[in-house]
Amino acid sequence: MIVEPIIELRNIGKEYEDGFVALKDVNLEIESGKIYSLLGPSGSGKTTILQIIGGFSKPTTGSVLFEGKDIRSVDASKRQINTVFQNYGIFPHLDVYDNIAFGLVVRKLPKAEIDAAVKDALKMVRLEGFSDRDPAELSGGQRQRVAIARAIVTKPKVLLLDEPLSALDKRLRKDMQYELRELQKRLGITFIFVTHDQEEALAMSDEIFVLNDGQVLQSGTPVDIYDEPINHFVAEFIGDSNIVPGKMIADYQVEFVNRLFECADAGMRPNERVEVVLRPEDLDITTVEQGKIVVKVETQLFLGDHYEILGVDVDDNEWLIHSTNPTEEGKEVGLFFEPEDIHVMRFGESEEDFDARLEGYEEDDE
Ligand SMILES: Nc1ncnc2c1ncn2[C@@H]1O[C@H](COP(=O)(O)OP(=O)(O)OP(=O)(O)O)[C@@H](O)[C@H]1O
Repeated sequence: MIVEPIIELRNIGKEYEDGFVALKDVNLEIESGKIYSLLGPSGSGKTTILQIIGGFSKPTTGSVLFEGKDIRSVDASKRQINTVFQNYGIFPHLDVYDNIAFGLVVRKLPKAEIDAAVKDALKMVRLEGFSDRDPAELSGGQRQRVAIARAIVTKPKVLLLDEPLSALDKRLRKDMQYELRELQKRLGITFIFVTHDQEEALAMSDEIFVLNDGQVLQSGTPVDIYDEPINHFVAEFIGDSNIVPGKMIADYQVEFVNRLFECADAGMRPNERVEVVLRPEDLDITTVEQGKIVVKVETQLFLGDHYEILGVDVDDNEWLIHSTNPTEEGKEVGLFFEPEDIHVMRFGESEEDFDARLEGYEEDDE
């Protein structure tokens, strides 16, 4: 079944007045009813994309489609898209009720209708009983919920959230991640949120767009992006990783650290230079004899639920290992991993070519 996207950005470019190019040929499709995140380092263009979708900034090139229609000339207030801003934008002189009712009062809706909608929104964000509070009397998490209630009260089809959890402490952030996911499911509307926190993007999203330098480098489910990063930047930005240079000898055979390994990757030129990724949690510590790579343990940190171990091989490559069992600093140990734990990346491969190649050899398997 082909699902029509609710929002589509086609070939979006954005050049600011001072000549700075913030977005270069951004293409993305958003389906109805899912949570998406725009993930990337500071300055990568996340907020610019959100502003273009929300109608607060015009793209220099390309088109913005909402349910198939170009909305570039539609005013922000007329779009069925609302934004929860980073600073929440709550009016300090209005109580919770009036803050949430604001958008409906402006639209001059009947009082009874406003009342019902505000009560409904308060219930959705679990703030029943908070109507009369002043914003100053709310915690950070409650203030954020007021901002969300105000954004959903007009029943938009899409909610844009700019770093919605960045002002909260770590504990509350985790709670709110669960809450936001639940809320999105209850409402059934599309959420697009901006974050530079990769853990948050992995935990919350149905799909992630990874951005760098005004471009979408990769899009996909959290699992796809974690397991199959397209390039060095994505592999490093999402999760911890060991990345070493290698050579693809033939399909399913890769050479790195001067040894030949069986792997699960194919579709490259023989002897092509590649980069090899091994995630720290996929490396098991074993004896020197049984290890595929031998390292000397340099440091070991206990992080509560695992040990973070740094080992160095004979060629001076550093290997980060996550292990539930401790080892000893200074000791030589073996590292064991399975062929499918190895992920091979080509230099400069486009997302289309990467997807096509992956599909090619996944079909081979069947
Ligand atoms: N009005 C403007 N004029 C010129 N350059 C701008 C303007 N607004 C943003 N930029 C630049 O565009 C780039 C992208 O900015 P944007 O705010 O979209 O990034 P971001 O990924 O959201 O970053 P952050 O995580 O720091 O908020 C940045 O280099 C920024 O300095």
